[in-house]
Amino acid sequence: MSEIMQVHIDALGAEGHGLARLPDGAALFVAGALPGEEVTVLPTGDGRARLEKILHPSADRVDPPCDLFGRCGGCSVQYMSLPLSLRWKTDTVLRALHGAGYTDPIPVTSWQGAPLTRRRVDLAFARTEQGMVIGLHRKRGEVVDMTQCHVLEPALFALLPLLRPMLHSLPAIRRGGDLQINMLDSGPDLLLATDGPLGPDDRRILAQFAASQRIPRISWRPQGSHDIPETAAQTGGVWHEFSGVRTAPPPGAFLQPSRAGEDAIRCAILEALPTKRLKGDIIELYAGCGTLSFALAERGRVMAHEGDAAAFACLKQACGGTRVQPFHRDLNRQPVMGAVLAKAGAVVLDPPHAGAGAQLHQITDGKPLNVIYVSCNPTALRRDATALRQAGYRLDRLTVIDQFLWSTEVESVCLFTRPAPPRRR
Ligand SMILES: C[S@@+](CC[C@H](N)C(=O)[O-])C[C@H]1O[C@@H](n2cnc3c(N)ncnc32)[C@H](O)[C@@H]1O
Repeated sequence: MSEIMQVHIDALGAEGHGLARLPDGAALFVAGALPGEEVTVLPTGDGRARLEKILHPSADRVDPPCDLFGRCGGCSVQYMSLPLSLRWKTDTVLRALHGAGYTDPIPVTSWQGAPLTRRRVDLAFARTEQGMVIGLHRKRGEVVDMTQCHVLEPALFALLPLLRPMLHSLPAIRRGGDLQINMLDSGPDLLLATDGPLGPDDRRILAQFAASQRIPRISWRPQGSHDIPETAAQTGGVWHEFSGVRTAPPPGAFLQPSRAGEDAIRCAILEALPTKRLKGDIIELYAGCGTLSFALAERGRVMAHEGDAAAFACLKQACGGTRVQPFHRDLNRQPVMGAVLAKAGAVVLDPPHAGAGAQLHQITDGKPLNVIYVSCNPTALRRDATALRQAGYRLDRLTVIDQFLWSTEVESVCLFTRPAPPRRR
C-alpha cells in the first residue's frame, strides 16, 4: 500500500502536472503542484500521485480567480501565474521540436492573451428542478452552472442569464442540449441543438428572443446530429470581417478563440513570410472561412484550400475581387500534390488537431522553399516536424501563442525553410 511521501517538484509535464523525480529516477506526476515546490503526496499508481499538502509554495502560485475553478470543467491551471503558464507552454512546444530533432537555438517569440477575451464557446445545458443550468461539457456529463467566468468576453457571458429562462421555456428541450455561441462582427451567432424536435412554439420563442436581444441568427439541429443546421430565427445579416474582407460564416463556424489571438497568429505568419517578392503563389491549406487568407493575399496570390463544405462556401463567397482563389478539397483523401507545392512561393498550413497527415507527405515530396506551419497540438507538431526535418528543412523561427488561458492548449507558428537548390549554369 502507498504511503504519503515528501517530494520536490522539478518541472511541469504537458498536462500541467508537477513532475517529481523519485530516488530511483522514476517520474511522478502531481496534479496541482508547481516547479520549485516541496509537497507531500499520496502515490495513486501509474506514475501519478495526489497532492496532499504544499510545504513550500512557489512564487508562481496564485489564488484561482474563479470560484468555479476545479468544478466547471474549464480552466485546469488557474493556480499557476500567467507568466509561468506562458513559459511552460513555450517549453512544451520547444520540447516537441527538440523531439523532432530541432535542437539548435532559434528565435522564439511568445504571446499571451488576456482574461475576458474569448469570443466563442461550446456549452451544454440541462433542465433541472431549479431551472435551466448552462455550463461547459464535462467528462462525467453533469453540467455545472456557469455563474461566473474569467475567460469569456463580458458580452458573451452577459447572454447566459438571458438564455436560462428562454431555454427553460422551450418545449423542444426535454432534458438538455448544446449551444455554440460565436461573437461575430454582426453580433452573437447561436447554434442550438436540442433533444426534442423544434415545434412552432419553439420557433416563436426563439424569434422573440432574437428580436429582443438583437441576435441576428439562431440556428438549430437535433442534438448529436451533424446535419446542416436550419435557421430557427433571423433578425438581420450575419457577417464577420477578416482583414477588412466581409464574410458570412456558417452556423458554428470555426473561429480562433479570441480576436487578439487571431491577430497574433496572422502577424506571426506575415512576419515569417519572406520579405522579398515571392517567386510563386502562396498555397494555403486548411483555410477555414478565410481567417488568414485575406491577410496572406496582401503578399501574393493565394490558393486557399478547405475541406468543410460550409466553411468553403463562406470563403468562396468572400473571394470576389481579392487575390484569393478558393478550392474545396479534402486534404486527407486528395492532398495537394508535391509537384504543385514545389512551385509555391510559400505553403501555409493550419491543420486540425490531428496534424497534416497525408498532406504532409506531399509537402516533403514537393519540398517548397518556405513552409509556415500553424499548430494547435504539440504532439502532432512533433510528428510533422520530424518529417520536415528528415526532408531537409531547417527550423528558422517560432512563435508560441497562448490564447486558451489557464488551459493546457497551446498554439504555435513555425517557419521551416529549405536551402534553395544551386542555380544551373
Ligand atoms: C485549425 S482550423 C483552421 C482554419 C483557419 N485557418 C482559421 O484560422 O480559422 C482547421 C481547418 O481545417 C479544416 N479541415 C479539417 N480537416 C480537413 C481535411 N481533411 N481537408 C481539408 N480541410 C480540413 C477544418 O474544416 C478547419 O477549417
